Amino acid sequence: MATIENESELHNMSYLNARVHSIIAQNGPLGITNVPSSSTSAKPGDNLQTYLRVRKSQNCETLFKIENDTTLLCKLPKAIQNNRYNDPDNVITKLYKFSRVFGPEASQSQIFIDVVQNRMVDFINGVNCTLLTYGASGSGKTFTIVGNSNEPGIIPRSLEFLFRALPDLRHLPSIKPTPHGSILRLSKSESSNANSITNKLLSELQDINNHRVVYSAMQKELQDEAFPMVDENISDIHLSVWISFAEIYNEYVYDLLVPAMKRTEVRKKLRLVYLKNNAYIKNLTYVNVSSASDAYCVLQYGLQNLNYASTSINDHSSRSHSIFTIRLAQASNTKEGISVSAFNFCDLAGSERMKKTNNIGDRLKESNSINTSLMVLGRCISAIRDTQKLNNSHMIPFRDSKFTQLFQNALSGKETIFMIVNINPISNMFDESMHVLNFSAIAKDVTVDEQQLIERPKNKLPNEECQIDISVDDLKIQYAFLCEQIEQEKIDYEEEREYIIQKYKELIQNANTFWESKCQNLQARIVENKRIALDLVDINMQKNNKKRKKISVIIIDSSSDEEADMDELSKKRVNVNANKFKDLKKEMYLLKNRFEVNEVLLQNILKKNQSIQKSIDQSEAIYNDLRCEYHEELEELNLKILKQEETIATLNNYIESYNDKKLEEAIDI
Ligand SMILES: Nc1ncnc2c1ncn2[C@@H]1O[C@H](COP(=O)(O)OP(=O)(O)OP(=O)(O)O)[C@@H](O)[C@H]1O
Repeated sequence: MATIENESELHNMSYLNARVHSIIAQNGPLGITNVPSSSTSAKPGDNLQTYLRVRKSQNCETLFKIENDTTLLCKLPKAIQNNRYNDPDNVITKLYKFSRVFGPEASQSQIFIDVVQNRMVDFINGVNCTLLTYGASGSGKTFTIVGNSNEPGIIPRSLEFLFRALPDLRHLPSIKPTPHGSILRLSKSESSNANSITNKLLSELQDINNHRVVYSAMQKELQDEAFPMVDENISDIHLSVWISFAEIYNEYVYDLLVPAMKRTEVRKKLRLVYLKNNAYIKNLTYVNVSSASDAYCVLQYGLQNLNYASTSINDHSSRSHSIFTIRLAQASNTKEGISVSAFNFCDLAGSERMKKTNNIGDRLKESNSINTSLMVLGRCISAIRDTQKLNNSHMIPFRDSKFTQLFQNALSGKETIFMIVNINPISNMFDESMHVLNFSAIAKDVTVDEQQLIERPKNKLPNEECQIDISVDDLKIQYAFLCEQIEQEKIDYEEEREYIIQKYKELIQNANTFWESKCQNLQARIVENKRIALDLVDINMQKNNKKRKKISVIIIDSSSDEEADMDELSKKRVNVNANKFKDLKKEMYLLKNRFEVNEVLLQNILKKNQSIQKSIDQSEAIYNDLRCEYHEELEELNLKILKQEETIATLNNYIESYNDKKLEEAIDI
């Protein structure tokens, strides 16, 4: 059972999934009932309900046809058949089944009502929910989940739904969710601190007034829609709503609710930590919100940060996952128990593969890159499907990616999870759409009918001892899926390796050029300084010699001074010598100055030399770190390839032994 915590260290911890379902809410105070709609909440046994949304486009009918509310029919175009199967008359159709198929005419409101609304009710009643949107870049994932100012998507509608259902929260929060899925009672100063964090964040949002106008326009539009209300009699219940917004890019986790970085700064990476076997994002910001409009502005703040990141790195947005989470904390003064629930809205990275050079016709584009964590997600989902059959959960590679680590509970069916798959039905996105549909087929265990291509055998695998209930057809699909994954991974890793090596070479080259030119400069300056120093010594020696001569001249002159009968010539000589002495004195003074200046210069050069040496040492340390970092990554990648190859070998063995057995049976007959 959940508890109320006071540990101050919990302030540093953040998490995405509340793990403890509502206690109070399930007992009644916030208990609200579902709103009538065609959507159903998850039933026990429904692990991953999958919905399909087909984007608006022309020519949709030629490749895809919506057969009915739950079925999509795909027609493989002739060009593919010719290339792949060498049989122009072969007509291939595939049927994909979903919990619901939404055609291009489906509105944002319909999607929300039919897919999300009743799950929001479950969430208010204390249930954790996770929504994934999956699809190629441009297929409409962000449109579905966020929408735009004219057609608000799922998140703004969910926020409006939530705040309409809850009582007025426009006061300081008294409780805060903790990473354990329990609740922290806030002191007065902690409450007002939470409030000032929200105000500061909102004050940094660009165009906040526009966002507020957009939101109130949406509120007006939604005012006629049905909303549930929590029971009136909840005066002793403390409620608070908190928002977090995280991004996973290149397997690093970032907080989108921190002030925007300057272009040159590196974003702070957050760590995943484990608590009671659940992964959480440490130090992720939770922003307290007391109105739907504020929550919408917090969403915009995160999107502003996401947009900034996406302009600094090519193709960033379609290769990163964003996770917007609403948390609802409930605690009662009188009744026992608390409730913390989280609703995660995950906009997954674009699933498309990049075009490869060995292009066999337009439709046979091969991939050369796919987001690693999407691959791991696919692997986890297919492993979950298989292990449910084998009743063995040790093989699911949740820890292979940050996303699957975070959503392990939801993915393994312990929490409500559902997915909206988006496709853009235009012909030049055909390969991407098929890839997405095949992925969702594994996710939902969809019936895939490959007419005229593979006759589905009724036989089971021959290994009766293991009680494996996998058909050869399943194995073949799995085998093909794995082959494709291995190919993609190999290409991906090869590309990444090339890229790293290239960058590494560039780094070394640049460092060499830089330090070579620095050394040359230094050497030239040292030679110049030596020359100046020698000149100075030379000049000094000459001056000392002259001085000595002069003194002797003066001594001679003064001795002659004692003689009264000094002749005119001697006088002239004395004058000339006196002038010479003056000149020499002047010259000596100048040389002394020059010597001093040069000495300062020399000291400066020595100092610079020291700081350059320090920079060289630092660069060498960075260079060594980089070498170690990449070395580990490469090792890891190689290990992964090896693992995949082992799986393929095992599958091959299965198929071979199956074929052998069949052959033996045939011979016996
Ligand atoms: N059902 C739809 N109706 C109208 N416009 C749509 C629809 N789906 C997508 N769009 C428009 O298509 C464009 C691309 O959609 P969106 O940005 O949502 O794709 P995405 O899948 O999120 O892409 P990425 O992965 O690159 O972020 C946007 O301009 C969006 O407004």
